[in-house]
Amino acid sequence: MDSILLTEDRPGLRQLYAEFLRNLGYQVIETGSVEDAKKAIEVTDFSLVLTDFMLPGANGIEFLKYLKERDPEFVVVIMTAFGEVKLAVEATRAGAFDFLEKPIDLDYLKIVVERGLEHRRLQRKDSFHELRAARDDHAIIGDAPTLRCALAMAEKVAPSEATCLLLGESGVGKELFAKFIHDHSPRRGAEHVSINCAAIPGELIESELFGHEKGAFTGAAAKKTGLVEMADGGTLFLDEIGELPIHLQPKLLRVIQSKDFRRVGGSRTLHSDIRVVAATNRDLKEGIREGWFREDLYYRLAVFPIEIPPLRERKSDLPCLVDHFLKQQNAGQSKLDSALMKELERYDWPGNVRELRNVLERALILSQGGALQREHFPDNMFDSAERVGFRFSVDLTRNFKDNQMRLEEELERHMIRLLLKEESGRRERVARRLGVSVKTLYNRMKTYGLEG
Ligand SMILES: Nc1ncnc2c1ncn2[C@@H]1O[C@H](COP(=O)(O)OP(=O)(O)OP(=O)(O)O)[C@@H](O)[C@H]1O
Repeated sequence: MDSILLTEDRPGLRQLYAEFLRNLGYQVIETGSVEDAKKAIEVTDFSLVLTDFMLPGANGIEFLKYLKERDPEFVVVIMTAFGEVKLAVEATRAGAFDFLEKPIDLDYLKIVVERGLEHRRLQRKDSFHELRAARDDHAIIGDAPTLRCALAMAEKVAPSEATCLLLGESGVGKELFAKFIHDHSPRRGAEHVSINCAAIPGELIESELFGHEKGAFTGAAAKKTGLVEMADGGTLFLDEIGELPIHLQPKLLRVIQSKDFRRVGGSRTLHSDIRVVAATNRDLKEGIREGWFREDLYYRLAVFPIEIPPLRERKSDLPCLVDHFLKQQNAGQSKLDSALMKELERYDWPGNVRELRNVLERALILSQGGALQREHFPDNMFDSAERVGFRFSVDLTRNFKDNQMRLEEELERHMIRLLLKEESGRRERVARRLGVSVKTLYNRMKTYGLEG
């Protein structure tokens, strides 16, 4: 619910506006002076400030400047006495969103408040545009019964408020499912915000999620709105939830349960109405036993688990997925001949649908618009390399040092691929076997194109 701070020193008028706004469904905090208003913003996060110009303690412009310095995103509407046009111009210059002339027409007040709140939402959206899903095609392709079953579950749970946990190997489409759930929920008009807990260093994740106040730590030069706040009214998708540091898990549980949270370095309790969808390819129950995942959070997240099957268990979906990705790359006319398709079906796809998409993208580049051939796909997909060893694409007779590097990289890449396959994509197990952290593994996978 949006909360509005109303500052007006005349009690009768204040009450009239407050009642009117409450009847429209807003939460309204009333104050009669700038001093009280300043106290109120210490404890509540307002979506809009509606303030009289002539106030005891300070005038409206001074108050407006104070608010804007504190947070440039404050949406402030100033009420002026009839005929104070000059003041209105000054107020607009100082960053007021709009002004209202007294006596205030309540219908007009309603419109200005609605516009102000919409402006705030758009403003926030803009500053987070890079976080919005880059894809515009969210279709979930596939007819395999196991995939259809997962999709039917997602369809059932989407309209509810239930927290869901998407389970499956890397690249099976967990993020796509999360978007599907959001798009089929009553929250679809608001933001779907994603965060990959494995991709952000542990020390930054708290401020990424919950935001921070100015000066909360060295380098926090300005206030930062966190993803939890940004997803207000919408869905927060937490990918690789198993990587969320244990000390942050109670904070996440709190925001799921009571919708309350605090910014890093902040003393105010803020409120954000989010629905959480989480995903993991780690065994969270094992996490509970081993002490890296909290049991209470697990049970809260696993209210509705959905298992998305790996591609190797639904190879019947390969032709339609190939078709889909070729069309997506504007290469709808390119087709794979049946022999090549059979070869693709023999492969195990440890990186799942993501690997398929990447391999096709690469093949299209190499084929330069011509027919797709076997030679356009990575060698190791077709030979028995996975079982009996692998070939190096390095000429060892030239530039020894350079080649030594490449050899090491090839070895490492191959090792990661094999282990991912052996461990059915469970990264924490692969990381453990390699003796590196999951984050390091994740970075290497990215470097070697094993991750989209
Ligand atoms: N059934 C599907 N139909 C169409 N595209 C798909 C399908 N499944 C996955 N994809 C595509 O494959 C890529 C990887 O999917 P996604 O990011 O959803 O996987 P993920 O399970 O979340 O992976 P990770 O655990 O590594 O984050 C994306 O480009 C996604 O659009």
